[in-house]
Amino acid sequence: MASRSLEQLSSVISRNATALSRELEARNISSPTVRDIYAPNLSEIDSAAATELANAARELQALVQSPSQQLNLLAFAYYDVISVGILLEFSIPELVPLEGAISLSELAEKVGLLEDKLARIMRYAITNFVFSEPEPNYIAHTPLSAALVRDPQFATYLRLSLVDLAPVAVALPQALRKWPMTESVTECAVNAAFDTNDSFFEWLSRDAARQARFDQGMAGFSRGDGTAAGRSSNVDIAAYPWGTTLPSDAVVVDVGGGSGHVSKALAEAFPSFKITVQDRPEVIEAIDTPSPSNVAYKIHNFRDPQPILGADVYLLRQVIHDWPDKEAVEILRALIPALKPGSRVLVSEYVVPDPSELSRPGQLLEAKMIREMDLQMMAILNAKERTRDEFASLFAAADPRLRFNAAYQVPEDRKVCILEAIWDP
Ligand SMILES: C[S@@+](CC[C@H](N)C(=O)[O-])C[C@H]1O[C@@H](n2cnc3c(N)ncnc32)[C@H](O)[C@@H]1O
Repeated sequence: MASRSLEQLSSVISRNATALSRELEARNISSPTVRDIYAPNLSEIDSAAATELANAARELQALVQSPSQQLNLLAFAYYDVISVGILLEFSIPELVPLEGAISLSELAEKVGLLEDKLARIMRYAITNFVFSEPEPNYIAHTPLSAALVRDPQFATYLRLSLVDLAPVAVALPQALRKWPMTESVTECAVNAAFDTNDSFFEWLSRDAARQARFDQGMAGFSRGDGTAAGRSSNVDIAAYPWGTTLPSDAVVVDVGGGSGHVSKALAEAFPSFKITVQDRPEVIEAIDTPSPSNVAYKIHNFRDPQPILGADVYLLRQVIHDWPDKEAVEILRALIPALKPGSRVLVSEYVVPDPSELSRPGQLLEAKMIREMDLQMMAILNAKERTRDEFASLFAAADPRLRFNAAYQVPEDRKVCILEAIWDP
């Protein structure tokens, strides 16, 4: 893990803050504060400097606070989660005007909560820069709270994580105690949290609103407009050489494609591709938004043999990470009867870098994000995020003729990796 001295950190901060200010000056943009809801995204102005600054600031905090101060902050971090979860549960971001401020009493009336409780929750969220109190008892937006209004799909993804899945994370110690040596998809934190024998996707579909939040949330997580912090589907389009590797009328199957948001982006970029999105009945039957004419939707359980024979591409995006190795290999194997020589299996996932790479100075927040996602997978399905070698082993275990060919990444978002295996009988 990174370890720099006070002097080293202060020089990193000073150097990068100066670079960022100069870039703002050059573009004639005034320097924003954490309250300015029309602030430019500093990561877009100078991504390298912004990343260095954020990592150094985090490390500086760890250096200057005592262990007990830091551990106390960690011990209550679930209120970071819960406070924003409550804001979303009660649609509070939409009730606060983007311009100006609203009194706590008026907000409490609109929300339907006791003013005293609402004020305490808001004031906690404010400590995380979510809303501000520009004058006593008045609430105004900050960039973080405004993002919850401006990007409703992203807010849906956050609500799923902060409200629906928060009890799952909290139940992980209990699940590990109950089932210490298991990789079963029905012996994980979801089962401990909700006392159910359902696996995660079965549990999701027991409640149509929760299922809808998941499907919209996956789309929100993948939005390409730069407001969400997830995995933009535009980057998937940019990362793989779709246009040069495949025929112009390529047949693409988006296996476990959810509500089809990635396929829609692919169909718009390549209008002569013929794309089919496959998913569970609960997902496919709920799709009610228009799609490009070259996208079709079909119910298919990806544990069953693949019914679309001889496609050019079978895309599995954020599917394999949901499953332990045994099930992941079975999902890949179910494709094999359909493959023609040269068919490509594209697995689009986070790829966990080597621990030595993640422990370099300046990588702390990226390491944290990947590790968070990894623990989330452990909690919901005893699944995991994998290294490149682990993906290669899955392809080999599915069938040695499924030859791992290459991994594609784009510099703009190192989190997106498309692993390509080619059927080479
Ligand atoms: C994490 S989501 C990924 C969705 C989409 N590919 C994306 O990248 O946003 C996993 C998807 O797998 C689907 N899924 C889970 N079990 C399935 C099954 N047995 N057959 C088909 N799809 C399944 C889920 O419904 C969900 O849409």
